[in-house]
Amino acid sequence: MIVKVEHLSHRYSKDWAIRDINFGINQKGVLGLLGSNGAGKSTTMNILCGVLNQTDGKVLIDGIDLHKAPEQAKKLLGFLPQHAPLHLELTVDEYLTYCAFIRDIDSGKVRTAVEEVKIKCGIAHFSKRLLKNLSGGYRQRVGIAQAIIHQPKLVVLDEPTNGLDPNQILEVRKLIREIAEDRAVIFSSHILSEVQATCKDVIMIEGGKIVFANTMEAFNNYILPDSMLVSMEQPPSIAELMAIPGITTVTRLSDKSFRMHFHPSAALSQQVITLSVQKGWQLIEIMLEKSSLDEIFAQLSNKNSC
Ligand SMILES: Nc1ncnc2c1ncn2[C@@H]1O[C@H](COP(=O)(O)OP(=O)(O)OP(=O)(O)O)[C@@H](O)[C@H]1O
Repeated sequence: MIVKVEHLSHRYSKDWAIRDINFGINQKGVLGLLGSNGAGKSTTMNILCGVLNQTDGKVLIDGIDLHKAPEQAKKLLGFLPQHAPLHLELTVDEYLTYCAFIRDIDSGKVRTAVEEVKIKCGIAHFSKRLLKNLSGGYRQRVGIAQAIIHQPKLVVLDEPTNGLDPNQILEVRKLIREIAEDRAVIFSSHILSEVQATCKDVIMIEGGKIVFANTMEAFNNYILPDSMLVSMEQPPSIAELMAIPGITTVTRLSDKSFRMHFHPSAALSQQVITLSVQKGWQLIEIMLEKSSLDEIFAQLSNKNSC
């Protein structure tokens, strides 16, 4: 693990913004921090980057306590805040050279570091371009370049694709996956599809607490369809529908239509279609439903407060 977060809590004034957060970050790969507005993502990330001092708990980066040895720990991380700290009147070369000096790179190695990071981030052809004349997607690439110019072991990205157009989003996602091949990347988002597209692992935070922490695969299994809308010309009784193994509840919506909840691991739609043919229910329509992100947050929050 490159990062260990232990019993992290923070309150700005009276109320706790985050409470007893615990997680680890693997040496490589992308970890998504998913949560709705006000969930505590920025508070967690700001503490993780040493921008904010926590009220309680600790952050260890490669075993170094961020609170006790901030300079040493911060050398190991790069940060792209939600609003990239770009100086728009500088060229790409001037800006990255400035960042390299701020990051304490030996003066003899600055030029190489700038050239390498430009190639990595696909911005070498814009070396002499003023930042203010770059598109949003390329500005974001420069933002990522400044976060990795000193080759940190951990990169923290706050909503890195926010405000980009669909093509730029795809390109920035690809770049994030590439830079995570040899280091750890954590990024926050309130958009489920964003995290699903980019991350191997996911942490969901709600009301300042972690409500889910596992692989993206486990999360996707968690949100498999768990109900279906079924309309039939000759429907059976509710008791007969309830007798189908795997069905947990049946709600009548009209004479001919029902919502049937089932255990997500049971692939029931095919079974309902087959039974309908065998028993002459005359199926008109069948539609699978997935929980919305809000429902997932609510389910997970309840589950964890029990
Ligand atoms: N500077 C501050 N002073 C007081 N309360 C704050 C401050 N910053 C955040 N909070 C509160 O702490 C809680 C967590 O906020 P935080 O910004 O960490 O959430 P978030 O998940 O990043 O949300 P968003 O996506 O809207 O930025 C919220 O209730 C918020 O109102």
